[in-house]
Amino acid sequence: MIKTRHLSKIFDQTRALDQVDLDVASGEIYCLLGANGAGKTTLINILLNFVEATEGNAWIDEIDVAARPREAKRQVGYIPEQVTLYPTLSGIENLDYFVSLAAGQRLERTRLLELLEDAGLDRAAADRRVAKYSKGMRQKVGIAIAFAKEAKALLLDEPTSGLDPQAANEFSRLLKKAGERGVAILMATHDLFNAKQTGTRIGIARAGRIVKEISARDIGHADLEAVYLDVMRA
Ligand SMILES: Nc1ncnc2c1ncn2[C@@H]1O[C@H](COP(=O)(O)OP(=O)(O)OP(=O)(O)O)[C@@H](O)[C@H]1O
Repeated sequence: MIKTRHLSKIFDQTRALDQVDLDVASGEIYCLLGANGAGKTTLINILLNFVEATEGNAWIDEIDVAARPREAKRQVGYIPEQVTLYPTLSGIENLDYFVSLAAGQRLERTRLLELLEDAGLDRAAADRRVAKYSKGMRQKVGIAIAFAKEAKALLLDEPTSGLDPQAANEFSRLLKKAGERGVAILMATHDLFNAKQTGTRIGIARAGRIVKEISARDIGHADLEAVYLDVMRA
C-alpha cells in the first residue's frame, strides 16, 4: 500500500503540498489529476525519497520512506514520463542490469525474456538496442523491471504522455495486470481518458491538496471532464 499523512512540502515560498492524506490499497490504481503545479510530482518525489517532506509522513508497504529509504525503495517501481535506460544496451540487457542492481542477483535469460513478454514487449525486440525503441517500448521495459522486483507499489508520473492511443490503451491493460497482482498503483496524469479507463479511484489535486476523489463505481457514470473543470473553477 501507499499511504501519506499530513504530508506537506514548502519550497521557498511555494506550498507544493498541503496536508495530504492518501491511501492506495494493494490492487488499487489511483489516478491523480490536477493542473500544472498542483503538487503531483512533488507527492511522487517524496514517496521516492527524492524530496524531503516539510511535514508529515509517507509509507510504502508500511515502511516509512524517510526513516527507511532503502527498504522502501526496494518495494517500489517507478515509471517517469521518460524511462531512463542505457541506449546502447538491448532491452534484455537493461532489464538484467537493473534487476541485478535492485535484487543483487542475476536472473536467467529465459526468465528475463518471460518478464519482458509479460510486460508486452515483442520477443524480437528484446535483443535490439534501446536507442531504437519507441517510448511505449521503453515504458514496457520499466514495467518489466517493476515486475521483476516484485514491487509492492508502482509510482507513475505522466507515463502515457506522448503515447499514441493504442499504446496508451496497451499500457492501461498492463497497469490493470499489475493491479491484479496486488500492486498498489499511484499514477499522476493529465490524461482524463486514460484515468477513466484505468483508475479504480481518481483524485483531483489543486494547490497541493487532494480536493476530490471519485471511486471506481462512480467513475463510469461521471463526466470526468465536467467534474475536473468544476473542481478547477471552484
Ligand atoms: N525543486 C523545486 N523548487 C522550487 N519549487 C518547486 C520545486 N519543485 C516543484 N516546485 C513548485 O511546487 C509546485 C508543485 O509542483 P509539482 O511539480 O509537484 O506540480 P505537478 O502537479 O506535478 O505539475 P505538472 O502537472 O506541471 O507536472 C509548483 O508551484 C512548482 O513550481
